[in-house]
Amino acid sequence: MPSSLPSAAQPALSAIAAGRRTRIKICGMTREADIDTAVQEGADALGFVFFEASRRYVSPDRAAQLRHRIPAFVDVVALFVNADTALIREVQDKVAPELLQFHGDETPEACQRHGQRFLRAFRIGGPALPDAAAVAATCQHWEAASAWLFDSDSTGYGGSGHGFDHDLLDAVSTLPTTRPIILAGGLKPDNVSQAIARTRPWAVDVSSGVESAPGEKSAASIQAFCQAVRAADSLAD
Ligand SMILES: O=C(O)c1ccccc1NCC(=O)[C@H](O)[C@H](O)COP(=O)(O)O
Repeated sequence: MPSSLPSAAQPALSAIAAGRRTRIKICGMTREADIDTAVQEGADALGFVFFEASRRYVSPDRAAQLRHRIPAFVDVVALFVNADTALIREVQDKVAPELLQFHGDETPEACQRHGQRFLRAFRIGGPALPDAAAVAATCQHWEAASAWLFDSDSTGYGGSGHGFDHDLLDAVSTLPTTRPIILAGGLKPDNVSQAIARTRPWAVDVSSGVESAPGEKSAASIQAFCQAVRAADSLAD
């Protein structure tokens, strides 16, 4: 039974544990062709980065255009880094994301005031969250999140292409209340299978590892990544 699921959900989801399917989020989408490829290869969620310092930044208007390429049952994730309420409201109005993702230093109260389900990203392995105990202690304040996204700690907040020591997640599953785990940070087609085997996450999240250049996804890499995730799931059955 996946230990990264909330205890209330575990009995309901244990029935699919045997046919586990690791969800896939591909972040930093900026082009129509990349969206088409990700949807075709079975991505479950696509992320738009509304952080102007990112090389994958898209404006709310551009994201609204791109969103029309995304069919039902593929979630749109709007990613923010310490954004003001006006930007978040504009994105909600123009893009209508299914999920918000907070990747900065936002407080639980700040994340909950937008009336939507949200992903809390934790940047771990750096001075702020250096060890497994610190990670677990921090997570305890975030039961309101729909999932916990664990990423490497980077000066640019995210999308670094760098990984982190997955042992740092070991204490999370021992918490009295957990949330589904999304594993991010430096994942690629040639390392995602091992990462899934080690951490058994609810989902994996990737940006750099499927790119030919920042913001420009590689169709071949997206296909290889999704196939590697499926192969990892079949090995776990
Ligand atoms: O993708 C970015 O450019 C980015 C910039 C600032 C904050 C977060 C950002 N991305 C968030 C994501 O969810 C990425 O997919 C995650 O950090 C993993 O990125 P990568 O290591 O490149 O796969």
